[in-house]
Amino acid sequence: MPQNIKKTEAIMTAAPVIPVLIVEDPAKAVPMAEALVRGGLPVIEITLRTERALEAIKLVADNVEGAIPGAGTVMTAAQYEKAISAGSQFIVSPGATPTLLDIADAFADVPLLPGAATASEVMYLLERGYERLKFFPAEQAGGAAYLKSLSSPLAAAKFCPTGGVSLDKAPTYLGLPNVLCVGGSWIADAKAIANEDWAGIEERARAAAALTGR
Ligand SMILES: O=C(O)C(=O)C[C@H](O)[C@H](O)COP(=O)(O)O
Repeated sequence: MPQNIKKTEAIMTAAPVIPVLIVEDPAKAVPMAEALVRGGLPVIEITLRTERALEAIKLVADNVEGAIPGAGTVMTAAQYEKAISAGSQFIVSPGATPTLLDIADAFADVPLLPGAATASEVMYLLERGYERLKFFPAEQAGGAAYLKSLSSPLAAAKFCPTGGVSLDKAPTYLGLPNVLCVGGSWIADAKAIANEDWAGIEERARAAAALTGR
C-alpha cells in the first residue's frame, strides 16, 4: 500500500523541527512534552531505545494537549503494534525493509516515516509508494550537499534529515528543495531531561520553531 503522503506531510510540516527524544523515566515525559509544545514543537518523536519509552508515549498521548507523539527507532512488527497501542500518531524508523513496510500496511492510518541514506534506498521506497522519508544519518551520510544532489534525479522524495543536525546546521537543510523539516536531539537531550531543564527545553524549542531555510 502506498504511503499516505498527505497525512505524513502534515506531521512533517507542523513545525520545522521534530525533536528526537530518549526518555529513561516516564515521569519526565509529560513536563518535557509540555515544554516542547509551549515552545512551538508539537510533533514529538520518542525513540523506543529505552525500556519505558512506550509508557512515555502513552503518558504524552493521554495528558499533553496539543502534542503529536510518535515512536522512533521502530524496526519490528511487535514494536509497531505496541507503539500504536500506546498512542503514537506516527512511526519513524532508521531504515526500511520489506517486512517493515508490510507491517505499515496493516496500520495504514498511522503514517510511517522510513529512513533512507542512498539513491537505491530512496528508489526502493519510491517504488513502494513512499515519498516522504527520513534522511538518516544526515550529517554522517554526507550532509546537506549530499541530500541536495538527490533532489534533481529523485525529485519526488522529500526528507526529514536527522542525525547530527544542530541549530546551526538546520537552516541549510531547511533551504533545500527536498527538505520539509529536520529532526534532532539537541532541543531536549538526555541530560536536559534528566535535569528537568524544562525552561531550557522550551527556549531551545522556541528557537527551533522559528527556523527557516537559508
Ligand atoms: O533512533 C532513531 O530512529 C533515530 O531517529 C536516531 C536519531 O536520528 C538520532 O538519534 C538523532 O540524534 P542526534 O544526532 O543526536 O540529533
